[in-house]
Amino acid sequence: MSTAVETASSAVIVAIDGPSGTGKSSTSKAVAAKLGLSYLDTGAQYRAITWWMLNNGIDVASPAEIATAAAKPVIVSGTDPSAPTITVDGEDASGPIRTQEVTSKVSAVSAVPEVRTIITELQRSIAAGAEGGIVVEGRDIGTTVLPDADIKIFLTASPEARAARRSGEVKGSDLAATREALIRRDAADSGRKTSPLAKADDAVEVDTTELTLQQVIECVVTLVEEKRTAA
Ligand SMILES: Nc1ncnc2c1ncn2[C@@H]1O[C@H](COP(=O)(O)OP(=O)(O)O)[C@@H](O)[C@H]1O
Ligand SMILES: Nc1ccn([C@H]2C[C@H](O)[C@@H](COP(=O)(O)OP(=O)(O)O)O2)c(=O)n1
Repeated sequence: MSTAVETASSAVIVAIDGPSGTGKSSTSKAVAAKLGLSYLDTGAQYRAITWWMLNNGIDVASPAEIATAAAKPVIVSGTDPSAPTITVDGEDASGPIRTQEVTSKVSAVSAVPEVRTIITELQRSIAAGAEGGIVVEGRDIGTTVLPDADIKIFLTASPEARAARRSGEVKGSDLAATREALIRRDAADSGRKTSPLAKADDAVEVDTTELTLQQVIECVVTLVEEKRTAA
C-alpha cells in the first residue's frame, strides 16, 4: 500500500492527532476555515462504519464478522470546514454517529485491520483530491495515513480537562462517568495493534489543558503559516 499522497505544490497538508476531547475537531475546523483549506474528520468515518455495522446486524464483538462486512458501506465525507458532512449509502449519518451506542463500540470496530485498510485508503484519496490543501484530524494521521504531511500536531490535555469539556456538551452528564469512558476509549485506541493512537516523532505536541480554544487555534495557524513561509 503506497503512503505517498500527491497534491498541488502549493497545497499544505496538516495532520492533527490526539486523544478524545483535546480539541482536534474544533481546532481543525477553525484552522481550515481561516486558511482556506479543506477539512476531514476521520473519527466521523470510523463512527459511520460502526453505525452501519450496528444497523446491519453485524456482531461488533466479532472481528471476523466486522472484517467480512467492512467493504460494504459507502462512506462519503464532505470537506467544507464550515459545513462538514458524512453520508453512509447516501443517508445523512451526522446525527446518529454521535450516539452513546456508537461511541461505546467505535474502538472495537476501528481496531479491525480490514476496516483500517479501507478507511485509510479513503482518507488518502480525499487528501490527494484536496487541491487547496487540507487539515485531517484523527488518531493515526501523522504516523500512518499521511506520514509525509507538511505539518503534524499532536494535541494533549489532562483527563480532567477533557472530561469537563466533553460533559459540558451534554446536559446533565456525569463528569466521573465521562472521565472513565474517555480513559477506557483512549486505552483501547492506544493499545490496538494496527496504527494505534500515537504521536509521530516529528509532530509538535501542544498541551491544551490551560489554553483557550482560541489560543490553540492561533498556535496551530502560526505553526502552519511558519511552515508555508519556510517552504
Ligand atoms: N482549549 C479548549 N478549552 C476549552 N474547551 C475546549 C478547548 N478545545 C476544545 N474545547 C471544547 O471541548 C469539546 C471537545 O472538543 P473537540 O474539538 O470535539 O475535541 P476532540 O475532537 O479532540 O474530541 C468541545 O465542546 C470544544 O468546544
Ligand atoms: N484516525 C482515527 C480516528 C478515529 N479513530 C477511532 C478511535 C476513536 O475512539 C473513534 C472516534 O473518533 P472521534 O475523533 O470521533 O472521537 P471523539 O471526537 O474524540 O469522541 O474512532 C481511529 O481509530 N483512527
